Amino acid sequence: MTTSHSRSILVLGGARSGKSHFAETMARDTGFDRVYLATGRAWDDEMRARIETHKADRADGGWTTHEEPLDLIGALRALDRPGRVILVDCLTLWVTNLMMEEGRDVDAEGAALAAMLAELQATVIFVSNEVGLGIVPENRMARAFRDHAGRLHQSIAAQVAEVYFVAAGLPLKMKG
Ligand SMILES: Nc1nc2c(ncn2[C@@H]2O[C@H](COP(=O)(O)OP(=O)(O)OP(=O)(O)O)[C@@H](O)[C@H]2O)c(=O)[nH]1
Repeated sequence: MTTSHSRSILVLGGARSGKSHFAETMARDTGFDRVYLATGRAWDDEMRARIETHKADRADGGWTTHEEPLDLIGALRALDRPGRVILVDCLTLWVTNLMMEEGRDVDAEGAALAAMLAELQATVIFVSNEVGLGIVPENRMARAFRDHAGRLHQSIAAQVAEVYFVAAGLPLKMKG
């Protein structure tokens, strides 16, 4: 039996799986006030260009954009209100950003994020990369990243009302 403690949603998928598009469509279909909460950082020109394209794509869609690479919990608290949908894109970039910081406990922050979801009045749609399906990486940091992401996904999945896995643009409902 599956349970949920919040109205939030988790959308998992690989790179270019169509997960962000699926999540954006779901957010639009709620009819709520829409906030896009980006965790990504423009670390090079290619990423900068990609972010600008995403911003342009959302420009006429009634989105408000916020950017927060580290304090995701604080940002969700600040943006929370009824009648609002907050699309968080994406959890794996948040994990990456936390790992790059000195002295952060990534698993503890992930558990805190999962634990606070039931307090929120907004609907939160989390997008995240399923990175655990390939061979075990040789690189130690890549293995740690994969482990943090996998644990975070389990914690969030346990709390949210719905979970989807998107592959080749097709969503598979896993919970809810
Ligand atoms: N800082 C910032 N980042 C953004 C913004 N819009 C999008 N992004 C980032 O761009 C990332 C998505 O980039 P892509 O690599 O194109 O998407 P993808 O996740 O590989 O592909 P899909 O599976 O199709 O979603 C998200 O994780 C966001 O963090 C923005 O306005 N500001």
